[in-house]
Order: sequence, then structure tokens, then C-alpha cells
Amino acid sequence: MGLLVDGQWHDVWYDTAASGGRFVRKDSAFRSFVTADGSPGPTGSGGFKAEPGRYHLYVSLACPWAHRTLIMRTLKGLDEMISVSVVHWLMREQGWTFANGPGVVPDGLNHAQLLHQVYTAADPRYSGRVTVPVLWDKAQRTIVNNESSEIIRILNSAFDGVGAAPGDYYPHALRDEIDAINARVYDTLNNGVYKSGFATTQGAYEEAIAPLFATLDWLEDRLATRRFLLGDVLTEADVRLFTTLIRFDAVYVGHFKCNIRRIADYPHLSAYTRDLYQWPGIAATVNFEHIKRHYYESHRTINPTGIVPVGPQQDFTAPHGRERLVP
Ligand SMILES: N[C@@H](CCC(=O)N[C@@H](CS)C(=O)NCC(=O)O)C(=O)O
Repeated sequence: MGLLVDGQWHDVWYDTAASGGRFVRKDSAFRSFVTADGSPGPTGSGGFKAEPGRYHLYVSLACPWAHRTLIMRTLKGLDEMISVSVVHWLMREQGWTFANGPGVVPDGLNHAQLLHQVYTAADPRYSGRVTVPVLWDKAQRTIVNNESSEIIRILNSAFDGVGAAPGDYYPHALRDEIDAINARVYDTLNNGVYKSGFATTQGAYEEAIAPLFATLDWLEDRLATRRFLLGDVLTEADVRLFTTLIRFDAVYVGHFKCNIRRIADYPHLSAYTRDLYQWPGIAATVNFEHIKRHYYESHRTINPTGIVPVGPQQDFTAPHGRERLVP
């Protein structure tokens, strides 16, 4: 794990000393948008027109943020239009790499061995973290965006005029409610598991755990009467929640110490997780070998032996029974 300073790689772990042992996530750096006509989006610069074959995603199958973008790519039928490279699950001294391994898809575009070489290909003086996902533009040979919440919005609508599958996962009428749910789920759960797992003081850990389980309890209630977070339609809020839930019992309960309850202990949340897993296209985006091996083998400050637990036994293909919730 490390970061780039002025284009040079430095191998350093997260610095929690200045924040009382708390893990504080940095904002992503590349914030432009692909749009139907190439006009600028809400942030960044213009010039990124939606065209089949022009864009590429760099992802990790372990990473919940990158996982969002893979699911949205599938839901929108963009698999042929947007190519993908997959990094190796192990993230150590050199950060993400393209070392050989099952499920790794090498970088056929920039021929990078290390993900930080993709960042310096875009900006030779880049300073900051080297994270997945990355949306790359083959035409301008640069990074368009490396913020998953924005990449999924791009995939949701920018390619609609050039052959994307129908479906709007951020519909106008539901935006306020989606934004409100996203805000709570992001802070306490998507990022909450990291705040818990990367905390280096007892206080910082406990500060993350209480709101995390309060949110899971709240979601359990909400999903008792609704098939999806917003009712009977699948939205980006579900995609964003799912990538944390699917990792929870396998990784966050043990490795990140989020162990008051498991998702398996919540009847509605666990059935909801199976429902989404069984949604067309989604199971193929889930890779437990990358997920488990990434966390347990990479974070040696948390798990010095690198031993990967064998369990838990889970069956996401079991019936979920949630069709009955649709009016
Ligand atoms: N805000 C970013 C976060 C992405 C992120 O933190 N990805 C992790 C993997 S799960 C990563 O690449 N970490 C490497 C690092 O922090 O050095 C997003 O949502 O796209």
C-alpha cells in the first residue's frame, strides 16, 4: 500500500496519527464525466463523448467501490462497449499490480505492470492515492474519473444514445430519496466498515461500530416491506449497498471486527442480498477468492500472518422469496 508524490511511488500505510486513530478517506482526484455529446459534466472538463469502444475500466474484483461499476456496466449492457482490466487481489508494497493469477486481466492498453503506472500515464506529476476503479479514455489517453459514485452515474445514462440497455437506476422522481439513503449508507456502512477496520484506537473503532449496526438495523426494517430500498424498482442505492453486504460476513465481520451481528442474522437483509446476487448478470461480478484473499493477505498490519479463514459457509443461490413484496 502506498501513494504517488509528484509522480514517484512511496510505500506507506494510512496515516491515522493526525486524526486520533481514525481512518479518513481522501477525495478522488479525476472528476470529469463522459456525456452523450462530450459537453462537460458537473465537474472536471469536457471532451469525453460517449462512444462504443472508447472507454476502459480498471477494477479490482475485491474492491466494493470498483464492484459498483462492474455491476452497472452489466445492468446497462455495456460489456461489449466498455473493456475491463482486473488487478491482482494482493495489494502490498507496490499497490495494485497486474501479476498473473486466476481472474486477473492484464492491462492490454497501457501495458502497465502496476496500477500506479496508469495514473502517471495520465498525469506524470500525479500526487495522491492510486485507487480502483479508474475510467480510462483510449482516445485522449487519460483518466476521465476515478470516483465510483460518479462512474456509475456515467454508465447509467451517458451511453443511452449509442446502444446501452434500457433502464434508469437514478430516476429523477426518486433522486432526493436515493441521495438521502446513499448518504447514510456511505458514511456508516460502505465507508463505516473501513472506519472500523482501519481504526488504530479503541475509541475510533467503537465510534464507527455503533452507527454501522444502527444502519443495518434500520435497513432490516426498511427491507421488511420493500423488495428494494426504494420499493419495487432496483436503483443505484441497491447496487451501492449490495457490494458491502456481499462482503460483510466473509470479510468485515472478522477482518474488520464488525461482529455484533452477521448479515446472516438479519432475515430481510440476507434474503435481499441473495435477491440481488441472483439478479441477471450480478453473480458473475462476484469473486470470493479475490475478495477474501485481498483483505486478509494485503492488510498485514491487521492480519500479520496473512492467513485467510476457510469459512463462512454461504449459499447466495438459495431461494430468497422476495418476489412476494412486489405489489
Ligand atoms: N472514493 C473512491 C474509493 C476507491 C478506493 O478506495 N478503492 C480502494 C480499493 S477497495 C483502493 O484502491 N485503495 C488503494 C489505496 O487506498 O491506496 C471510489 O469510490 O471510487
